[in-house]
Amino acid sequence: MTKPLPPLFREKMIDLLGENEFEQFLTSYEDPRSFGLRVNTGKVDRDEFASQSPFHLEAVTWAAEGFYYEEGERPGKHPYYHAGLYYIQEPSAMAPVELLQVKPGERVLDLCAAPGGKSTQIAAKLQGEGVLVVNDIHSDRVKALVKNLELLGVRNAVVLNDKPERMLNVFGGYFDKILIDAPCSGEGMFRKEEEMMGQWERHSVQEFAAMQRELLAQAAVMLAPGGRIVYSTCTFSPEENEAQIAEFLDKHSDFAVVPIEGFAPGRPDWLREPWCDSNAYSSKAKAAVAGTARLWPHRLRGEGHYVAVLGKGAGTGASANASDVAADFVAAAEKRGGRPAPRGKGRAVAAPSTGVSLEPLEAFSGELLRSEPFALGRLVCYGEHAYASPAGLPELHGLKVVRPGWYIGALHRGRFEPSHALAMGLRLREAKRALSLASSDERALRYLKGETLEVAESEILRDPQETQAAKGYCLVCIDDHPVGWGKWLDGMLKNEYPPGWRWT
Ligand SMILES: C[S@@+](CC[C@H](N)C(=O)[O-])C[C@H]1O[C@@H](n2cnc3c(N)ncnc32)[C@H](O)[C@@H]1O
Repeated sequence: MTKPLPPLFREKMIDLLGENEFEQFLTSYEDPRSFGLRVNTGKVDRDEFASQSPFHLEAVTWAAEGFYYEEGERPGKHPYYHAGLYYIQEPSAMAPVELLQVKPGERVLDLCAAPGGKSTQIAAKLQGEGVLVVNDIHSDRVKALVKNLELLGVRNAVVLNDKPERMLNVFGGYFDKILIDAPCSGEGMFRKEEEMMGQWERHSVQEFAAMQRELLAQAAVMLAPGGRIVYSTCTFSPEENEAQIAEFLDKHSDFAVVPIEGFAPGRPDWLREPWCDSNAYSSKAKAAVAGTARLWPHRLRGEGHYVAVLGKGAGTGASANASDVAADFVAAAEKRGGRPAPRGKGRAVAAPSTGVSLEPLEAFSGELLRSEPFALGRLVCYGEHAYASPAGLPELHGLKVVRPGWYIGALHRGRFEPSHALAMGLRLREAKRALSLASSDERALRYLKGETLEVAESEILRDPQETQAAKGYCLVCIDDHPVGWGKWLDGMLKNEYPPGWRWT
């Protein structure tokens, strides 16, 4: 690290850890950082990838699909990155989703999702089944979220860009699992991103604590009985960690901490002055936070994280039920001058368009696809854009919807233009017309750079059952993994790889 730690942060950590452990903690800032990637098991088998990987991989013990790679290797500069076979992710950041224990078919919310590291991890766990709703309040960050979901070929995600309080009436009691990867003071990121230190000085821990308190209460409203919330931060301060959980438990008697094993425990003893008000929490809640977890950079190979798992009992506890709490939020929003849209009313940002003929899409699908992979969801059109919305999704009236599902393509003047997201979400076996280039073929890189390629007709893979021409759209793959579209005609492949995605 080139910069010194902020003096106030240093003093606080000495007070919390004590001189001896603080020395070990401080030494970790001189250690080399760990580099991680997570295999996208939505596209490729973990062991198959590990055995054929061009990188030197070592398993991350707490994440089934996580690996360390070596410093100097550049997984972001490989065709497999463009095929969405993995996501580059700091190893300790892989823990929260593991602890969420997502199963295929569940309804999952990632409330603070951008840029999508954990959303794509959840998506891989869902294996295309169930509903994934991802949200982030900052529209500029949502762009990266959408891109990462597309890159990793996620088919069942709905992307929102809204205030969580506006989601409560639509999603009250809807989700089986909710991840709150909360905005925080980022103390655990000082080694990885030194500029976070400057931000720490500007933003107060208390400011983040207030946001986190709201997010936890809002998530509680949207969770189904028997469901699970995972709350995580990448900071050390007890105000943003144990204090949030203890306060939440005292206000929500139908929730309990599900103890986490395998990491250092949460610190009930840090719920004290001068950081926290030691009288503010019940002794039961204080004791419970020992079951939460702290990932320390001096105790494992990763940066700093905090994780708590909260289970919602199916019982009729003394705490307010979902609709009572939702009503509280409506009242609070009214006081602040805003009101969440009532269920089933209000204006959708883009209303599903009527009267758009789906014929060109059906023709494309008949010509190019072996089955209709999007037929499982509900095909909806917003303007000229067609999406496959996951089945079982409530009406999203009044919410700021960025993607109501998997973006299939545009219906434009009687023609259908397939989206890049469609190509990335398909498998080679689902396409009736494709080109699969070996990663060692120099044309693979030229395709990713946006160049037109010379491709012989015999290289276009076609359905042996069909007598279909080679001419037209084909799914371009690298080592059999889709990377985009091309249009073949007379020995040339016109490149449809989007400019913003190109290899530079
Ligand atoms: C720690 S980051 C999330 C990182 C992400 N989970 C990942 O793994 O890539 C926290 C995010 O919360 C978002 N955020 C801040 N306040 C929010 C709020 N009130 N509601 C929803 N998102 C919020 C920020 O824009 C930021 O993207």
